Amino acid sequence: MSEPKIRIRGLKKNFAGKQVLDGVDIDVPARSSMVILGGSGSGKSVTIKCLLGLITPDAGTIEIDGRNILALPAREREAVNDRIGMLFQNGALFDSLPVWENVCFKLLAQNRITRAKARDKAAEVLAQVGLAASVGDLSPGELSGGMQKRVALARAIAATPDIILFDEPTTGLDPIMGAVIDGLIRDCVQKLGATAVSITHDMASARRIGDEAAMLFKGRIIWNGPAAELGHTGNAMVDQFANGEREGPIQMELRR
Ligand SMILES: Nc1ncnc2c1ncn2[C@@H]1O[C@H](COP(=O)(O)OP(=O)(O)OP(=O)(O)O)[C@@H](O)[C@H]1O
Repeated sequence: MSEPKIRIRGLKKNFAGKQVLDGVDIDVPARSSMVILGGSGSGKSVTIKCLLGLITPDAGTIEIDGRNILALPAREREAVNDRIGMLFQNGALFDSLPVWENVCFKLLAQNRITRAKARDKAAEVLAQVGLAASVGDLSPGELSGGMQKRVALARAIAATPDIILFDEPTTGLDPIMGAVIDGLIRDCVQKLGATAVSITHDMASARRIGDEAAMLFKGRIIWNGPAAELGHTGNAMVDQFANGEREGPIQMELRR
């Protein structure tokens, strides 16, 4: 088998005595889409933040193309990060900037494009996510939630990253817009040849976006397999979670 694009081994992170990640292992093949599932607070975002370098794990390795990025000098690590796009949960657009500057933010900040060319570039990327060039002149506050997600997606792909991370890409969207965003995520993998890692609570979306899925529970990956099998994997915990059943091996810790 060829080397995975991303190989995570033994990732651990403890916050104030709480072992959030307790030896996470994940392989993401190149040009494929992996969905990470897990209950609230199970460490999905922490895992993604470790990939982005926003959180430093206590132990473990994260290899991208065979190199452990946790051991790289800062400058090389930055170069790796330049190849990673991120779609944040709330979009995280800059309200003070027009959409075109948001879309080309990274390219402008790194002087990889002139301001004069950035408008055309933004129009080109906006078209990829189904938005008209005129949207580029609006401010993010003037857009609907679905349009903001598309703009955030355009920003994530503008610098043609090798890896794109999606944090709850369809949360807060109506089901049809959610399906549109899922389709755009699939396009990123198929047309741009990117490797995608997504976090989602939306099982329909997980099946659509993912080639594979992995489930985090108590700091470890307890199952990894085809996303299409979610709900009938044969793993009682994964199936309970995917089918949203109250009864099952996963007990909700509720204070009564
Ligand atoms: N910077 C931090 N400092 C302290 N604790 C943190 C920090 N980041 C995350 N945590 C804790 O780590 C745990 C996992 O958080 P994380 O955000 O990864 O959960 P999640 O699986 O993404 O949950 P959700 O689905 O609700 O977004 C939580 O208990 C959270 O409070």
